[in-house]
Amino acid sequence: MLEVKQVSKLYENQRGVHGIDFSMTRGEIVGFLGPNGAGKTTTMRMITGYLNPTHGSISIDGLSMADHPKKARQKIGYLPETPPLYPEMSVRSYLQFIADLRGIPVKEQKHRIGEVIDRLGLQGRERQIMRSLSKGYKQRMGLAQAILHNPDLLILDEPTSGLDPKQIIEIRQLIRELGENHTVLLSTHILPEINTLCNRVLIINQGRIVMDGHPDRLGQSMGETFEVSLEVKGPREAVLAELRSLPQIASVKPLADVTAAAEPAAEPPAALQPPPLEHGAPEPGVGAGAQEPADAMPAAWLAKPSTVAEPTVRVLVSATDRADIREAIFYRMAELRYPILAMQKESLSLEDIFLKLTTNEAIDPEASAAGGGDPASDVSVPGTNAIDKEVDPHA
Ligand SMILES: Nc1ncnc2c1ncn2[C@@H]1O[C@H](COP(=O)(O)OP(=O)(O)OP(=O)(O)O)[C@@H](O)[C@H]1O
Repeated sequence: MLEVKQVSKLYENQRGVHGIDFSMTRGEIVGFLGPNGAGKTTTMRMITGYLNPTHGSISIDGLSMADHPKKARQKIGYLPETPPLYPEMSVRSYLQFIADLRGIPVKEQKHRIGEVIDRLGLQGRERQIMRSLSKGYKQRMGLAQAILHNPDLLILDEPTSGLDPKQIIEIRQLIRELGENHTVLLSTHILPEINTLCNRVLIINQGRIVMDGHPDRLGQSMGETFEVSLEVKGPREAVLAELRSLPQIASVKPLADVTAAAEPAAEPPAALQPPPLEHGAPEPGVGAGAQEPADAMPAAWLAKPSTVAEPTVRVLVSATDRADIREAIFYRMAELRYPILAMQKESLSLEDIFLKLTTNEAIDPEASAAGGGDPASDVSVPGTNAIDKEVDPHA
């Protein structure tokens, strides 16, 4: 759908972006994330044909933006950071104007405008002068002008910036719906927006793409290990020793102090008493029983609360080889009747990753690439490209 190949932009003597290289397939909603001045708007303006690259090429659905700008632009809808509205026009007359501008055949215009008005919830406001629209409705108008000619690709520059929380929710919902039949590239400063809307994120910093992948899998590509934080009720040293003895455990680090020993627990009601052990059966957690799989554990034991007052042990457990150790921990603690009160897989948040990638004074691509050592991951940490020295004649 979109191919951006080794695109650079040099403004006079100032670097805009360098060696931007990515593609998008139909149906993707891609978040474009970067700090101020990273190059998001520059990239988006080049994709939409408003700015010529100094180097590299852009094509939309196989159409080169340099060779066929008019046809290529027809395939794009663009919502700039500030929607291009004429405040004195009414909603309908503005859309009529855009329809003419976009070359929508006259006989189709009425139907198309009606569709867009419905889609963006503008019914009843057709005659309203745009100056009097709220910021959220102005943003809807911006989206309306972007989709009126039914483009395949939508480029949205900070579509929720400056909106109140209710408007943000509404515009996000609209973008989600538009994503059902459009390919969308949207820039944002709002990290949760990426998690709620996008199935892929591109992070740009200092004019270069420094990360490309699924929002949930970026941590892996940065060498993140598999870690689980745990709260277990049981004797501290025994819990630590048992966890350390499990396979594929790299480390078990006690977290903040354990809680003081609890008051002796009341005897459980008779209904929850463990069933009498059969003659010769091992005590729970003792001998061969401790090694047996979960289906060897009587269900009533698992349901029964501990009768022994024990402290709560809080630990951070790391796995070797990014193994998912949660089930092994669960079954072992259950066998020993050390109740797990909480178990949480720890991972780098998008915010952690963003800060790691964008707060360095200068990016060391080799170091980043070395961190991104997961060949199975669909996340990539692009390397650098030669910086163009040419000055753009179109700048
Ligand atoms: N017309 C211009 N002339 C000269 N330099 C420019 C021009 N437009 C942008 N730049 C520079 O190019 C770099 C990238 O700017 P750009 O606006 O693309 O970043 P951005 O990621 O969109 O930032 P923001 O989030 O603040 O909008 C910045 O260093 C900026 O100063």
